[in-house]
Amino acid sequence: MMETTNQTLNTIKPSKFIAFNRLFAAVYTFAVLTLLYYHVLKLITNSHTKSSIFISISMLIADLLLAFTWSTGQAFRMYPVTRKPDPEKIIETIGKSGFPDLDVFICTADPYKEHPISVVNTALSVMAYDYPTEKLSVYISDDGGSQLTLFAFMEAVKFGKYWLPFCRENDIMERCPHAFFGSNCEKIHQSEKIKMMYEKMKKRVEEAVESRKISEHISEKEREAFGKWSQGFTCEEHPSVIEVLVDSNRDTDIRGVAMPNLVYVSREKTNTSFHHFKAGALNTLLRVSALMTNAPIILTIDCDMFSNDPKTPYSVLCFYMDTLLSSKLAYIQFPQSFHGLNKDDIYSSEMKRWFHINPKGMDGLSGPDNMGTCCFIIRKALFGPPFSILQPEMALLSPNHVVKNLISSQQTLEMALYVAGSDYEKHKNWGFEIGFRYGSLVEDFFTGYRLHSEGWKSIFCDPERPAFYGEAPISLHQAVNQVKRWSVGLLEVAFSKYSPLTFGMTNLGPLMTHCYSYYAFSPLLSIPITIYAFLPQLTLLNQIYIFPKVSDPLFLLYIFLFLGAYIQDCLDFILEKGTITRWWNEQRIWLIRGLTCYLFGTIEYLMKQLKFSTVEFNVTNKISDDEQSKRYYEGIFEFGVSSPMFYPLATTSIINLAAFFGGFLQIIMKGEKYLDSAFVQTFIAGFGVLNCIPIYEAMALRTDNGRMPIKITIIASFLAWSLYFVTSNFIFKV
Ligand SMILES: O=c1ccn([C@@H]2O[C@H](COP(=O)(O)OP(=O)(O)O[C@H]3O[C@H](CO)[C@@H](O)[C@H](O)[C@H]3O)[C@@H](O)[C@H]2O)c(=O)[nH]1
Ligand SMILES: [Mn+2]
Repeated sequence: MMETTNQTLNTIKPSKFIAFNRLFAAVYTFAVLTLLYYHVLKLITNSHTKSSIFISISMLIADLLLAFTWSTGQAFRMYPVTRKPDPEKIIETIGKSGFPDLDVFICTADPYKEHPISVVNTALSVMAYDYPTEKLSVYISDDGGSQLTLFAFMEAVKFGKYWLPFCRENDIMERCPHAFFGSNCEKIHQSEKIKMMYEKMKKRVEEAVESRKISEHISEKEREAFGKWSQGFTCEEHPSVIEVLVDSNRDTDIRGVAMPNLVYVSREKTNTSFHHFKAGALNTLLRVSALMTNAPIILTIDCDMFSNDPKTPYSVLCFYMDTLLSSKLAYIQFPQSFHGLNKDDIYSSEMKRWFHINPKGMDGLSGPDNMGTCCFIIRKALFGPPFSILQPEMALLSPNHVVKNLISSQQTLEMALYVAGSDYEKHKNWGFEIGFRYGSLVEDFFTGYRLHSEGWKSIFCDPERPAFYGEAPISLHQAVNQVKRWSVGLLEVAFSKYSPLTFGMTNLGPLMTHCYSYYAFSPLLSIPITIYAFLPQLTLLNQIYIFPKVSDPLFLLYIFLFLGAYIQDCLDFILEKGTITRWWNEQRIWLIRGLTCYLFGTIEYLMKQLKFSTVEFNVTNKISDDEQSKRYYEGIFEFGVSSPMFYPLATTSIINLAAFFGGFLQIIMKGEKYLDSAFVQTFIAGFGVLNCIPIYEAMALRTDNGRMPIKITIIASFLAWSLYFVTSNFIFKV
């Protein structure tokens, strides 16, 4: 395939599988249509009893939704590309003096779920970027409004004065202290000394968090800053706090080199105004940074990630400086990569399809969706469409404004406090036409989608050495809780006035509409997965056969559809450096999500629509105990807590087991004729059983704290039995 080069700063290479993908999609579409035709025919001609109508309609709905997901998912396969920047060239082309300013936004929201020492590590890793320090600024948004976080940063600055020159002089790759000291670092000059300093800082921060009190040994100036935490200051209600911890015009490291700016921002919170979670926090930073530095490029990074390559901004500039791309370029997205996953990645936290495979598919169209973190956004893209930039209410906040005041001047600080006020956005465009968009718990996805709809493009950059690393949830409960929040957020987009099916269709090309629909409606997969997890099994137990016989030619259609989708999925995974075991775990987690977070996310979304409840951004807990970590590294599933989400999972595992053995026994007893009619259902139940092995272990074989709570096992057994009883006596008998 031909490679095209733009100013040699970057290359783009289409995938070798494009022709194959398209051909396969055409064949598979034909097969899907045949299946749907068969369902409709069966419903019209063969469904005479109430129970057969119920079964036929359920299967039709299930297969329609699967077909929808499959067909929208094909858009990612139509033109996948891989881009490669040439970071060395950027220095030759513009030199470091030509580098634009770079602002970094780091969000944190809760010092007890997001340990301040980790947030500090994130910040230090980017402050140590190989970038002209006077052009680099780091802004911390603390939605937890916590003294502990501010204290941690004060400590970090002192350590940073040693850490930054140490990294620079030794050309360290791992500039996140925690990652560096955890690696093989002894050979480097002075690393022992620096390590001791780091440990000391860490200890001070950890002691503060543990005792929920900051150390007595602080300077007068520091004490003054903490004075803002007066009586009545809570994380839900407090005035804005903004502290310029490092001003690069003033502060230097131990070698006398300027340090990057570091600004702590905790926006005002009141009970009377809605703060829009992370999107609101980012918009506050957007305004505060506009007053202080107003860099044209912004890196958004969550506090659970850190930089793994100090030269990442060079790659970004290879796209930003490319004149063929720059006029419509809204953001450059790097994948979220995770360290510390267990060998087989049991919860498929890697999210290979969402974070690595699909973005390449979108990159060949208008560009990847926004993942909220590891993303370099071009500031002006947040201010209206590419060729008609919207001016915000104050010229000072415009992306074109040139900053003249010093960042720690009184005037700047007063203005910054004002724009960080909780009422500031009232009757203004923020979150609607300007900035990160409100209205969805997945503000990243929604913002990216809106930018694409306005005509902006984005780029996916997935270098060999991951640019960022992050932490992934290490218990099943955390993992599904996170995706539950995403599910609510996605449905908020799917059924809003910005639905991809309506708004998207008119503003994006058909393929991009497919991609966004694939994500936005993905929680609805809970419907087919739930149907397939219960209906074939319950009917089998009642000796009702709902699939074609093995001797029927339609059986081959089922085989083709099942194997076709599964093998293609597996191939995608392997080609993206996956292993078979990890792929198997990914398909299992896909099924688990269908019965847990997709299902509960959909219910939660409906509850919110019906005004029975409101939805919250539940920050993922990033702290786990040692025992839990140990089990995780041994590859053992962690249940432990009695989450309502585990009920469907436990119930279906029991039903599948019963159905599989029921079917199997009957095949043995009744022989070939039975095999002919019951094979598909017995196979599905067997497939379910295979996927449920960790659940059986957790219910029956384990005694550790991570096992399935006994209460859930008992209630699920009862539920399974009731389902069988009700279906056999009432539903399938009519
Ligand atoms: O009111 C809030 C809630 C969250 N956050 C921050 O948002 C980030 C993401 O929260 P986390 O609990 O880690 O959620 P994840 O599900 O891991 O995050 C993914 O999903 C989010 C949308 O749901 C995106 O914003 C993230 O970028 C993306 O990594 C963290 O830095 C939080 O501190 C805030 O600043 N304010
Ligand atoms: Mn996170």
